Amino acid sequence: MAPLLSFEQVSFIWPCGTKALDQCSFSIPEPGLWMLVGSNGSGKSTLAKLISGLLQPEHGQVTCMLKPALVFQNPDHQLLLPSCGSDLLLNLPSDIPIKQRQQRIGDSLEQVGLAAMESRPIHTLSGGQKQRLAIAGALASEATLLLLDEPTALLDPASQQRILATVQQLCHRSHAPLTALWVTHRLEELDHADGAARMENGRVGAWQSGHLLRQNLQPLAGRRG
Ligand SMILES: Nc1ncnc2c1ncn2[C@@H]1O[C@H](COP(=O)(O)OP(=O)(O)OP(=O)(O)O)[C@@H](O)[C@H]1O
Repeated sequence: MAPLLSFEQVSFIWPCGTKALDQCSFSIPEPGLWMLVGSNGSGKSTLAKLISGLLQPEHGQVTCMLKPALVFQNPDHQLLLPSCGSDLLLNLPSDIPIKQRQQRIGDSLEQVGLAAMESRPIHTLSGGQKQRLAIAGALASEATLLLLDEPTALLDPASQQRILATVQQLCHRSHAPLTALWVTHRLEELDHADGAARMENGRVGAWQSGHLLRQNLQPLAGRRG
């Protein structure tokens, strides 16, 4: 079966001349929670922008069979309207009949543990709730690929666990499981991945068990810290 997402020899150079991706090849074969870890500047965010279509590769081929949605490190950068419901309304595809809109918004909130919070002002949400609302926005938009760029970097451990559990549940549900590509610097998160890879110098390494990758990287992180 064709992979859901594939990069073939993809290179990308920023206008300033920095080569962010260098003949990068990898693929995601099936739905699940896939994690990428790598040092600052290794190209993770550039890769996410190429998948989402915000950037086009200089060379090589990006093939994506899924509908992507980005979830940023700081949800304040993507929640635009005053209430949870109005923000999700902005994410709905324009062809959804008016009668189904409230239902879709309610379903999206429920799937991230924010049921019945349509009228809650966004400024009253915790950081973790805001991040789950950003994920609800992706669901409302009918995205099938979540591109999560360090989604827990600003959260406390309890909120971090809640986001991990929410995304895992969405990726493992029996009907229409989602695919998530989760960028992290928090090595302990790798234990929750279905597959994990290291990004170095603009290239993605082979998928391996997240637990194993964490064990391999832990000594390096200790040495740096
Ligand atoms: N908008 C930009 N303009 C110019 N260079 C950029 C831009 N964004 C990223 N770069 C450069 O591209 C390289 C890869 O950056 P990128 O942000 O993709 O790495 P990253 O792995 O996501 O890093 P981090 O872990 O710090 O977020 C870096 O050298 C960076 O300075």
